[in-house]
Amino acid sequence: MSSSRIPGFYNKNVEERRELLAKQHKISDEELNILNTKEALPIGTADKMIENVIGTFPLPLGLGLNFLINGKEYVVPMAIEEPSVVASASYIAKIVREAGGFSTESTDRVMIGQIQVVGCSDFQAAKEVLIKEKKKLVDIANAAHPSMKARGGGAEDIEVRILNEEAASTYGKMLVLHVYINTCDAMGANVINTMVEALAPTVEELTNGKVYLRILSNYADRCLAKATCVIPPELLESDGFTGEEVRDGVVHAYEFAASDPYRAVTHNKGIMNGIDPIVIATGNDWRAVEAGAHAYASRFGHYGSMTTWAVDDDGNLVGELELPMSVGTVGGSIGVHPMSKVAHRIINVDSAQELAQVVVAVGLAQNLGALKALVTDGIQKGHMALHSRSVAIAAGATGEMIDIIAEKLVQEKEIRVGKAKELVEQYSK
Ligand SMILES: CC(C)(COP(=O)([O-])OP(=O)([O-])OC[C@H]1O[C@@H](n2cnc3c(N)ncnc32)[C@H](O)[C@@H]1OP(=O)([O-])[O-])[C@@H](O)C(=O)NCCC(=O)NCCSC(=O)C[C@@](C)(O)CC(=O)[O-]
Ligand SMILES: NC(=O)C1=CN([C@@H]2O[C@H](COP(=O)(O)OP(=O)(O)OC[C@H]3O[C@@H](n4cnc5c(N)ncnc54)[C@H](OP(=O)(O)O)[C@@H]3O)[C@@H](O)[C@H]2O)C=CC1
Repeated sequence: MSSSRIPGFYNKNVEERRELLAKQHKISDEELNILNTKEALPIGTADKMIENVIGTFPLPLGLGLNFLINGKEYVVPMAIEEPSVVASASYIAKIVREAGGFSTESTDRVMIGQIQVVGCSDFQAAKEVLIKEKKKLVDIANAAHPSMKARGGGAEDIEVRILNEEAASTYGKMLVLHVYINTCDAMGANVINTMVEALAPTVEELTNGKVYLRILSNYADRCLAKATCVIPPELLESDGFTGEEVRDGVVHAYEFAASDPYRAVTHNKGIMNGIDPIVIATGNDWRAVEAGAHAYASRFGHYGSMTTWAVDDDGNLVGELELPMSVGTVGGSIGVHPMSKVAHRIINVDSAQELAQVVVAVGLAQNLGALKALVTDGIQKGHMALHSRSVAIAAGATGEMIDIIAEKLVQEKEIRVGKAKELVEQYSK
């Protein structure tokens, strides 16, 4: 197993980084070629993926390094436009690996299909009949996509809920049938939708109601992944701050996010900074993951922090992140987009469950990266120093000028486009 710890990786140029990746992680020349934007997504493939195609929209693909999860090394492909995210994830992963790495676990990959039934004359009776016919319903669902059951998954169970039974208007009253479906290594949206559509006529017959919606729920609260880390305070020490100060600051920051939705949204945005880039790079549906994650952050009746941070009896900082994680290693655009195929080679997971666990570990690292910066130097120092290169480009700098101007902006502590434009003018004379 190659180490994901590659000190100074960021000081190399793009070619050298690719060579290192190829050598250490057995990436072929053909796969390396795909990392060139021209090969990344051929226009012919793009034209078959979505509608009204006029081009492709590349994003930078970086590598999150240093990740040790359940004793296994991971190099994490991250597609993102925002500076400092990849650096920060790698920074915290470096600290956590010294503490033994992240521990992760996940539930079975059980997703939910929903069938909405309205207009029943007796909703209770309709509920009872559906529960009684559970086996028949599960069998019909599996008959609509038999191969999923054959590989060990498929429809497993049902649940019936009645919503707004006391509603004055007929529009509010409904019965909702949940079908629990193990989608194995796929996210499973299409599989689930096929199953619930196949079930609808039987459900109408059994309930004497009318079925409207038949669709998966993106609130995948039976498809969870959890990451934890335990960090001794001495590993958190930072210029001018003791490890204990940083640790306590992180816990205070968590308590703030747990108590205030205005802070929680920003806190959670920082977590999604780590999650979305992997979900995107691996060809998964990031809108589905985002929607599920934010809903899960509201499960206690108010919108709160996705992570928890606490101090254990030995004085260690203990972090935890659990989220619905409906990612797949097959299906959707995963086998279609050449870049996502390379991303899967790099991340090197054997199953969707393993991928989900890596994703939440990176989310946890990203949260700590932001909080550590916020409770010490403030976010601007590290983030803006790296953002300075984008500012220089936005001001018109090209080639070697980009780094020279970025460095000058940092030195003069004025990282803004107006200042960068002045510098570009000076250097262009
Ligand atoms: C940026 C750092 C990591 C610098 O932090 P530093 O202390 O200057 O880093 P360092 O030079 O000591 O390096 C430590 C390690 O960081 C990594 N590293 C360091 N520099 C690089 C680089 N250029 N490229 C790639 N990796 C880098 C690398 O792994 C390195 O180890 P090495 O390999 O050298 O042994 C730190 O300041 C940091 O983590 N800042 C937080 C950045 C952040 O959170 N960005 C997110 C954007 S802000 C936002 O959107 C969310 C937010 C903040 O609002 C969420 C919230 O409010 O909760
Ligand atoms: N609300 C939402 O989130 C919605 C999302 N979508 C989109 O649906 C797509 C995802 O749907 P999904 O059903 O996952 O993709 P696919 O329709 O591509 O289905 C994946 C297929 O992969 C095959 N497969 C091969 N090996 C495995 C394995 N080990 N485990 C599981 N399946 C395997 C299965 O086919 P077989 O059994 O025949 O071999 C399975 O049906 C995404 O693009 C998403 O954006 C669509 C509608 C709504």
